[in-house]
Amino acid sequence: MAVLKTITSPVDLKRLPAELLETLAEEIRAFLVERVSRSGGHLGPNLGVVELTLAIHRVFDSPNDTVVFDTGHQSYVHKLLTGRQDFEGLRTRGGLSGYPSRDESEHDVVENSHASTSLSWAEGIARGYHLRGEDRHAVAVIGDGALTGGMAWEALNNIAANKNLPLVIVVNDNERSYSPTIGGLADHLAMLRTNRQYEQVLDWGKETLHRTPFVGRTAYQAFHSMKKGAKDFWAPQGMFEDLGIKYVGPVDGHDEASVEQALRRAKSFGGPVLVHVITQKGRGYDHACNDVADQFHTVGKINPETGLPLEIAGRSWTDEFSDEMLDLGRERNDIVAITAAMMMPVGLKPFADAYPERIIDVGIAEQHATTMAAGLAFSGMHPVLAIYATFLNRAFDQLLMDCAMHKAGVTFVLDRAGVTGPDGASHHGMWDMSLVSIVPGLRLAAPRDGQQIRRALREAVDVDDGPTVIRFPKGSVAEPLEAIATTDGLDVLAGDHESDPEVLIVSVGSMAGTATTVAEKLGAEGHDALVVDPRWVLPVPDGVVELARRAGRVAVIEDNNVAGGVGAEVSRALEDAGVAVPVHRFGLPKEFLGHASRGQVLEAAGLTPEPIVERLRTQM
Ligand SMILES: Cc1ncc(C[n+]2csc(CCOP(=O)(O)OP(=O)(O)O)c2C)c(N)n1
Ligand SMILES: CC(=O)[C@@H](O)[C@H](O)COP(=O)(O)O
Ligand SMILES: [Mg+2]
Repeated sequence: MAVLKTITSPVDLKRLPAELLETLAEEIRAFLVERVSRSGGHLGPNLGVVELTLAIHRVFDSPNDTVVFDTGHQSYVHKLLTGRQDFEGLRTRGGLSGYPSRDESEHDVVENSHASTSLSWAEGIARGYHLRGEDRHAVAVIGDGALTGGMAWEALNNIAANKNLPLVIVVNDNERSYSPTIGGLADHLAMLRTNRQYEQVLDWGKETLHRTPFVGRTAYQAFHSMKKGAKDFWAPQGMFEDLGIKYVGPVDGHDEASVEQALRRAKSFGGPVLVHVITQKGRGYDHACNDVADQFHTVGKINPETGLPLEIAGRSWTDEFSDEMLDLGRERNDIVAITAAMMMPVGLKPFADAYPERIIDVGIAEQHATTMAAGLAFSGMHPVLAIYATFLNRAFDQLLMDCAMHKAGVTFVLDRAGVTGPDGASHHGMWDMSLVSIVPGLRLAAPRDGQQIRRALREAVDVDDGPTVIRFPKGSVAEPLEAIATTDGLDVLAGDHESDPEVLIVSVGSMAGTATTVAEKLGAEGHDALVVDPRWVLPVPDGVVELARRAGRVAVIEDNNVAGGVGAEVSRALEDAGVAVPVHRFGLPKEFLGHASRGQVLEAAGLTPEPIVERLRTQM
């Protein structure tokens, strides 16, 4: 790593002789494989942007120029070049974030890991620089996957109308999101890519004619004017130019000099330019390139020699959903599955293999997915839209106004709900129950184990007069937790529901283990606790209100934002019913919670048995 060690900032990189860039790229790839194999992370995406990131930091002057990475998972190389080469604690508490972080560096601006936002960020930044008369560029690096997101097209529409924006859009086209990127855009990018041969023919023509004395120049002028005409004839101009945005490319994204040349052309253009860069996800590491599933989009800890995982994960919450979805697909041909470019991570691959005509991958387009699902429901199908909980945020209006207001029988399956951990603040699925709690007619289930996922999914797809939501966390599924009784449709997990409890504990989803442990600890101190799991937690079941009437106090334990979550809804329901008992809400704080392990985040939030018991003890 002799060369990499000399790079402490983009200034060092600019000073580096061009002949050392290839060595530097090799060292960066070796570093990424060695370090990310140990920590886990986005290995494939970062291996694909080595030369691209080198070129960006040699052409532009960060932080005077602003570089924005879309989704941000491909910013490891950027971090290496901007003074952060200690990757030991990557994505762990106290270590580097796996995304850009303003706390880490002045070179980082957008920390948000939600895709398709970079062009909007960059346009705003560029407009500001232009209005302030500052000679600064905004550079957005957006993947072909992120480019399928609606926000990106809203931004392109605006950018195209602003001819003097100091803005360079770099499309990092590796033909993949996780799986191959879908849709008309992907086809269009493929058409542009095939032009590469076309461009190479023309470049040959230019060089040859330039070397031809006298007639060469005239011939070249004729050739060049033909090129424009021919290009339109042979290869229709890309839609970007038709939209009004200068298009440069396609460029070999692993030829650092070519990328630099293209970026310099774009920088000097004086208006918005889109540079189309062709890269390979996982470049330089065969195990990644050959990984059919997602080219090592995200890896856990792996053996760098073999590329094989070092940790074998147990059965996950996702597996429970995936298996039941497959069974349902067999039993009901009205069930349609929808994914937003995450077929495998959300567990829909088996369903897709079995029922290819009933799986829809919309790309990174959760808003479209949600309203399209309302359309599917209207046409007589029952759509099951599986996305990560945090990404539902983006489709809230579509959920509210297209699904709920039209009483559409759509089932949302929210994976990665609650605390995810290493992906940090914009990935924790801690907003969904606060958001959906205000949606009229919506029903939400929070299963406590695999059996409850299966049960809730079957119940959900039988609801055709409004949206249903099922949410569960990341990782290994909880051990089965059987109810010891049921009362008023509520599962009793601990205590005697026929007596009047000192404290009624309402357990939400995967917090069941914590809730029953709290009850045990309270019981050992002589406090009588009753633990119930409503299963369908929103709207708040009447049974909870009736039990609260007989309780001394109520505690609600949930892995959701405590603001607006189930606890808040229980408080509101008791108030509406005139039940005046104290309600103690245990949830995640209304904060952006940084990256750490799931256990560490829950502990820091006080969502473990001891602090809950402690707080209740002081109240009783
Ligand atoms: C709104 C949103 N939906 C889904 C995701 C999950 N996600 C993270 S990266 C990714 C694929 C991105 O593909 P691309 O933009 O082409 O970047 P690449 O990984 O190929 O470099 C997806 C779907 C996300 N981060 N944000
Ligand atoms: C960047 C992004 O949104 C995804 O790649 C995410 O990091 C994957 O998370 P999981 O590892 O939980 O599937
Ligand atoms: Mg891609």
